[in-house]
Amino acid sequence: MVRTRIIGGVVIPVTESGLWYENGHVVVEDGRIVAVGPGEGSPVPGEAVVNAAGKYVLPGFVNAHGHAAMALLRGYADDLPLMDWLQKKVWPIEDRLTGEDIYWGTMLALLEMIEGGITTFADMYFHMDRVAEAVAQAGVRGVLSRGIIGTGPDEGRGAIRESREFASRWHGAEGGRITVTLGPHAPYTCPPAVLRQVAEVSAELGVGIQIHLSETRSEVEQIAASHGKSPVDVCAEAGLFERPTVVAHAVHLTEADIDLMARFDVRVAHNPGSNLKLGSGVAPLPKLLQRGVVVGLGTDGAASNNNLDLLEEIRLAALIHKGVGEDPIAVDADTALALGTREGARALFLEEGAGTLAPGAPADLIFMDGSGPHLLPLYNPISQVVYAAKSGDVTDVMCDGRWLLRDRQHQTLDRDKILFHVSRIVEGFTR
Ligand SMILES: N[C@@H](CCSC[C@H]1O[C@@H](n2cnc3c(=O)[nH]cnc32)[C@H](O)[C@@H]1O)C(=O)O
Ligand SMILES: [Zn+2]
Repeated sequence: MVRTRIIGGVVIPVTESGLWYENGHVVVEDGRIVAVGPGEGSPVPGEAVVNAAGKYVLPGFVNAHGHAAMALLRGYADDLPLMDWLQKKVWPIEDRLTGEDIYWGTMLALLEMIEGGITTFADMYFHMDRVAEAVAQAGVRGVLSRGIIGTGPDEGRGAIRESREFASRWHGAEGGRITVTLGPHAPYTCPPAVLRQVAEVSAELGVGIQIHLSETRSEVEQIAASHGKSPVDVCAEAGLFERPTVVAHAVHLTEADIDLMARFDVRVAHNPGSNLKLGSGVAPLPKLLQRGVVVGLGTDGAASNNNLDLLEEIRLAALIHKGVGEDPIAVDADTALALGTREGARALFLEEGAGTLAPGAPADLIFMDGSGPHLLPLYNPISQVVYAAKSGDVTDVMCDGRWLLRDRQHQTLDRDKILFHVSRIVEGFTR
């Protein structure tokens, strides 16, 4: 039995709106949370005790959309619209990335994500066996997909075959920390026949789907011109939404699109930072939430963000919808924190309770140092985390009951070695 009692911290369970314990406890046993509440609870002889005095204790952040290895391309191509950014800059250099590059790029992203309190991330990229290896070593939870682009001469056949093989090797691996999904890139890169095939393979393998959808106005116009309908309709008609699907972006939606997504329980990864930087627009988050659509938050890749800081996305989600909607309660602090944790876990179809501190939930949690001047005085820790904290306040990270970061020190990754390999790899890139 490995049992740890965390005491003395400000505990934010994110199980219900507004709940926190000024001095609470969280007990973890065999990778699960077994008790949460005020005070110290009922200590049992033999358990390890961790004092979290001066810290906030909350669920780990969930990064519901991204391309981890794109950390290698951080700052490589800025200030361009999506289609130019992809076609002129990103895709040409991605063509040259090897499995080794992607392994170390993913490791760089994992260093950053763990330091910022992310315990679960979604990924859509290639050389995914190397990504899964990195995830296995780092100890985080990964929802991983081989990106499928169906416009080339082989119409995505190679990527679909690789996705099948990848799923057979890694779905449910590492005690369930790794789940595999299918990753059709977008309706403008996957014709309906490819989307239909993805839906079939998803049913056959019993895995979910992640896709970029309705990200830019130009995508919507392009699909209207070629298909006479919306990108959401294209996916629906291909049968994608009969399967568990999370769509990234969902910026340009009609009322009918939102109705359809709500009806099919399509989940959304909202990426406010990436959408702002690529000038894609602002997703109708308040409307999606009102309609009961499950929404999580994502960073997208570090080439369009340019960091992997989920706390920043939480704050952006809370702020931009107030500004754009001229409504100071459009997305409140409670909601924003839930989007970055519990709702992100739901958006990725993780098990019930994931992304919260509740008995039975996976033990994915973080500590944040609450003693900095920017966090004082303390009236409400939820407000503090969302509106005032910095991701650098994260001191400790646990995933699946295992410490990944203690006192800001990596427990599973060799920081210097990763940084060395990254600098060696990018020396070969043209600027
Ligand atoms: N090019 C790969 C597969 C694509 S993986 C996922 C793709 O999504 C791209 N990507 C990253 N961010 C975005 C976004 O916001 N919208 C659309 N595509 C994106 C990313 O550059 C990558 O090419 C192959 O060898 O088959
Ligand atoms: Zn993306």
